[in-house]
Order: sequence, then C-alpha cells, then structure tokens
Amino acid sequence: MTTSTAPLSQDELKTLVGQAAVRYVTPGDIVGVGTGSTVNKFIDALAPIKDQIKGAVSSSVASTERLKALGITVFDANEVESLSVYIDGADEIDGKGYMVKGGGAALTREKIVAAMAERFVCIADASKLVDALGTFPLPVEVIPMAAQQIARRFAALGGTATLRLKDGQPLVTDNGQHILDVRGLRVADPLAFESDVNQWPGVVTVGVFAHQKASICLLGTAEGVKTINY
Ligand SMILES: O=C(CO)[C@H](O)[C@H](O)COP(=O)(O)O
Repeated sequence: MTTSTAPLSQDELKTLVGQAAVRYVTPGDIVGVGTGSTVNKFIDALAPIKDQIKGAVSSSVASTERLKALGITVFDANEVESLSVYIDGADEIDGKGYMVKGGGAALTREKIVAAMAERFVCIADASKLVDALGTFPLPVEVIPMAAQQIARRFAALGGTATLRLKDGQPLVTDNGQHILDVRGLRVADPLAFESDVNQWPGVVTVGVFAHQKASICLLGTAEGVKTINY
C-alpha cells in the first residue's frame, strides 16, 4: 500500500517559518516584531519563551495587541537604542534580499523598526520568492493631500496607482495616512528606486525595502524551511 502526504498549505508553511524564526531570538533580547499573518505565527511561537526575552518593539497596533495579549512586554521604539534582530514577513523577496512590503499597511513602522536591528530575518512562504520585484502591487504610504500628485508621478513611470480602501473608505494607517497601491512598475534598481521615491513630497515611505533589506530569509517550501543568507 502506498501512502501519499498532502502538500503543506500556505498557512502551514507560514507556521513552519514562524516557528523556525524563534531560533534567531537570544535570551534577554528585545525582539523587533513585524506585521502580518506570517508574523502572527512567529508571535504565537514566542509565547512559550516569553519569560526568556525582555520584550518586543512592534511595527503595528495589530502586532502590539497580539503581543500584549500573550503577556509580552511591548517597548516604545524611543525607549530602545538598538535590536539584535527584526523578524517580519514580505510580499515579495528577491535573490538579493530586497523586498516589497506593506500589504498589511504597516510599511513605515516596519522600516523604522527594521532600521533599529542588526539583522532582518524575513519569514516567508515560497510564493513570495521572485526573480525581480514588481508583480505585487507596490504599497506607498502617502500624506492624503499629496495622493493625486504622487499618483501622477507613478503614471509618468508607467505605473497605475490606486488608493487603498477599507469598507469603502480610504484606509487610514496607524500613522493616520493613506496607502497607494501601484501596479505595472518594474523595479530594476531597488536601491535607487527606494531613494528616489522617498524624496517625492508627500511620500511617507515606499514599500521597497532595499536599504533595509533582509539579512536572512527563512523560506517555507514543500521540502521544509530553507535558510537563505544574503
Ligand atoms: O509588509 C507586511 C505588512 O505591512 C507583511 O509583512 C506582508 O504583507 C506579508 O504579509 P503576510 O505574512 O500576511 O503574507
């Protein structure tokens, strides 16, 4: 008789990488924690070792609430000088560790916390690995009064920017701003693209993470968790 094993679902792959990320947490750490469904698995996996860590710096209201519900202390980023590790998901990650992030609208705080950390450990299921960034609609957090001006600048580059909505209204981020999702862009040079767009008046943060790229990716695959070092 032959037995076949069903392939792991995307959710199961997220659980695997969330659990695998715990080994990058050192006792006594304050851990940088990202946002999203994959990070939620990591937060859940932190719970059993919560007494071994000092706490976390969180990148969103949602992650803060989840951490606190598990009894993990959440520090304000201003109270902490640096972090040894920041753990977060991605919408896309390429072969150099450059990422697109912001599908969960938390990109600005994610970049701030990532910038505090010595290492960025990206946790992602295999669907997030890409040859080149640009298929996932690029999130850009913007000051509302600048949204149309910024959308026109993306149109000049060949992109189509749409205001992200929630319940029929413009989504308001944790920072009180709006999100544009830009389709049809090719991000050939992520470092230059990030620097350029971040200079546009009214852009709070562009969701290309090239200056704050991943140091390591824990990729959930059918064969298990693959560790990619950049
Ligand atoms: O950037 C993010 C949130 O702003 C997330 O890391 C990204 O959207 C991936 O989310 P998920 O783990 O739910 O697939």
